[in-house]
Amino acid sequence: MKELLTNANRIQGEIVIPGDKSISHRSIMFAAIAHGTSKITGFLHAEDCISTMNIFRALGVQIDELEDGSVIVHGKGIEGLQAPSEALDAGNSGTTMRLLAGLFSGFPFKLKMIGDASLSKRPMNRVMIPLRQMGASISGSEGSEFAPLYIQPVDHLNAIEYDMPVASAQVKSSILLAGLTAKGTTIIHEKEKSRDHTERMLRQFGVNIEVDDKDISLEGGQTLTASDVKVPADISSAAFFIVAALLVKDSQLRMPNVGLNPTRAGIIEVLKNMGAFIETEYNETGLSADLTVQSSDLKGTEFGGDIIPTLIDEIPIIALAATQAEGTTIIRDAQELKVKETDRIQVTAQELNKMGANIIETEDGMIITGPTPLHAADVDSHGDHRIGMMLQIAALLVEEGTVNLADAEAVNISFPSFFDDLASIVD
Ligand SMILES: O=C(O)C1=C[C@@H](OP(=O)(O)O)[C@@H](O)[C@H](O)C1
Ligand SMILES: C=C(OP(=O)(O)O)C(=O)O
Repeated sequence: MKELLTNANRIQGEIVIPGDKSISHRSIMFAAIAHGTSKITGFLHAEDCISTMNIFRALGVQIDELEDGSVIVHGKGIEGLQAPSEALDAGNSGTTMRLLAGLFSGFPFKLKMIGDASLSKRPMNRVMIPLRQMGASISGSEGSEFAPLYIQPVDHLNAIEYDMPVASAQVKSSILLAGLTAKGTTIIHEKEKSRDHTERMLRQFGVNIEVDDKDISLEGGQTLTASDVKVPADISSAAFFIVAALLVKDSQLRMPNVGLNPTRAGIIEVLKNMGAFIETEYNETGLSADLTVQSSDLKGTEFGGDIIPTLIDEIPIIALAATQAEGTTIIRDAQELKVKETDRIQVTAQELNKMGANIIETEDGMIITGPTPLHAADVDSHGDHRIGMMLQIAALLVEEGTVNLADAEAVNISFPSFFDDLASIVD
C-alpha cells in the first residue's frame, strides 16, 4: 500500500513528461530490423518499452543505453536476427506482443512469446486471425487465443486485403509488419482511424507505404534503413498532469513538447469542450506542442464514435475530470476499454465510486454525474498503471484523511517517475 498525496493547494511550474510509449516501442522495433545504426532520443525507459528492448537483445541486436537517456540500436536487418534460446517475454505490454506476433510470423525460426498474468488474459485472436489468413502458423496456449503464443516458421506469408473489425493500432500494425515479409501488397481498411505511428515511422525508415485516410497499403519485401528518432513527450502520460492542473484550484502548469499527433489528441478536444483552459503552442512539425494548462470550471459533455480511438487510454482520467464537472458526462463506443490491462470501465467506476463519485457503468462506456466531492478511501490499481495514476490525481482532491493505493508499482509500466514528478509541482 502506498499513501498518496492528498489535499493539494495548487499546482505550479513546468514539468518534462517522459517519452511517448507507442513511439518508443516502434523506434526499437524498426531500428532493430533496419540496416545501420539509429539513435533514439527521448526514449521512454519504462517497463513496457524495456520488454520490447530485451526481446530484440534476445534476437541478437546490440542496443546501448547511454547516460543521457538516449539509445543506440545497431540494426541487423530482418534477415540478420537470430533465433532466441528462450521464450520472449512481453511482460505487461499488449503493444509488444501484438506487433511482434506480426513481425515474427514471417521469421524462419520458431518462437514462443509469453506475458504476465494480465497480458495472458488479453485477446489475441484479433491478430492471430488475420495473420493465419496470411499463412502464418500461430497459436495460443492449449488451443485458446491467449498467451503464451507459439509461432512456427512457414514457407512464406501472402499479403491480404483486410477490413479491420475493431479500431486498433496494434492490430493494424501487426498486419503491416507481417506485410513487410509477405509476398504481394498488404491492404488495410480501417473503419475509424487509429493512431498512425507505424505508418509515419515506417516511412521515416525508408519504407514505401501509401496512406489514404483509412486505407493503407504496403508492398512486401521492402527493407528498412536506419534513422534517428526524436520521441516527443507522451500525451497519455501528460493527461494525468493536465487534469490535475485543471481540477486543483489556482494552478498553472507548462509541459514542453508533448506529442499531439491528431490520431492521439482527442483528449484536448474533449477537455476544451468541457471548458478547460489549455493553450497549445505547436512546434514546426505540427505533431507536438508546448502545453499550458490552468485551473478551470468544467461542465459535463458527451462523446463517442470516431474520437474514441484518439483518446482510448485517457478515458479513466477524463472520467475523473467528469466527476468534478457540472452536469452529466456520457461516454459511448468505448467497449475496447474492457480488454486493456484491466476492464477499465468497471475498475474506473468501482474505484472512483469508493471515493464518492457517481459513475454508472454501461455496456460501452460510463455515465458520470458531477460535481461530487471526493473523500478518503483505500483504493486499488488492480495492477493497471493508468488506473493507479488516475487514482493519485483523484486523491489530490481529498481534503481530509488518508488515501492508500494498493499495487502502486504498476505506474512503472509507463511512467516510473510519476509520483516524484507530481510531488515536485504540488503545493
Ligand atoms: O499501438 C499502440 O501503441 C497502442 C494502441 C492502443 O491499443 P489498441 O490497438 O488495442 O487499441 C493503445 O491502447 C495502446 O496503449 C498503445
Ligand atoms: C493499453 C495500454 O498498453 P498495451 O496495450 O500496450 O498494454 C496502455 O498503455 O494503456
